[in-house]
Amino acid sequence: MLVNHGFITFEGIDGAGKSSHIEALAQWLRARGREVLLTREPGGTALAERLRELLLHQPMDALTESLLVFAARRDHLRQVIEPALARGTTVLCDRFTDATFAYQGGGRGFDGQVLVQLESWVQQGRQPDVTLWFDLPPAVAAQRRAAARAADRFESEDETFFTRVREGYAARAAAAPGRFIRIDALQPREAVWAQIAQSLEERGW
Ligand SMILES: Nc1ncnc2c1ncn2[C@@H]1O[C@H](COP(=O)(O)OP(=O)(O)O)[C@@H](O)[C@H]1O
Ligand SMILES: Cc1cn([C@H]2C[C@H](O)[C@@H](COP(=O)(O)OP(=O)(O)O)O2)c(=O)[nH]c1=O
Repeated sequence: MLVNHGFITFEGIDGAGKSSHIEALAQWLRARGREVLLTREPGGTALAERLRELLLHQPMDALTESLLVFAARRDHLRQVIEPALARGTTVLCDRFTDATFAYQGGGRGFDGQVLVQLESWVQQGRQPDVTLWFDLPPAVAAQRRAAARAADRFESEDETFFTRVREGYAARAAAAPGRFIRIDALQPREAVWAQIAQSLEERGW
């Protein structure tokens, strides 16, 4: 049997359908006897949730955005993610560093080399074991969002922004093909879930 560590991240442009599947995956893993922790970024600690509020609502430049998401991530890793992984708990995180490369790097056009430096300082080598990338065209995601909720500072961006974010995810996926699972998020919900479960089963989860 394959031995898996336990850090799974969910990624994709806003409205791709991540949030609709995180709880289902938690239940599926618990039914297989795992302890599971659900968390999110930016967020997951009291400090990081305060930084999230600023990030989602306060105007700022791309460097400030990048510093704040990594500050939130540092606190989250030290207080929540690393201790949980050390106890053998599986951590499901709604977004992680691929979002920074996609949104700040791709969307905002911020310097990827600086992001690589910040990633290395903050994470000390920690990477997700599996990343589920919910991929679909930005126009479809925008329709889903419009039907579902009011837009925050990122969700108010136009289609060209989300096209760059999507390209940012595609570049990260191409650079780490063993870690990424591309989910075809255009499919109906049941088919999306079936693809998630099948992909993880194939990898021995
Ligand atoms: N496969 C799907 N087909 C159609 N609509 C979907 C699908 N998955 C999710 N949705 C709907 O799209 C909207 C955005 O989904 P959500 O899970 O909040 O996306 P995200 O967390 O990626 O931003 C919600 O209204 C959700 O019910
Ligand atoms: C983690 C992270 C998120 N973000 C953005 C992407 C999202 O638009 C926003 C919040 O993510 P998310 O929790 O997915 O939003 P929602 O609760 O509305 O589904 O933060 C970044 O720009 N950089 C990052 O590093």
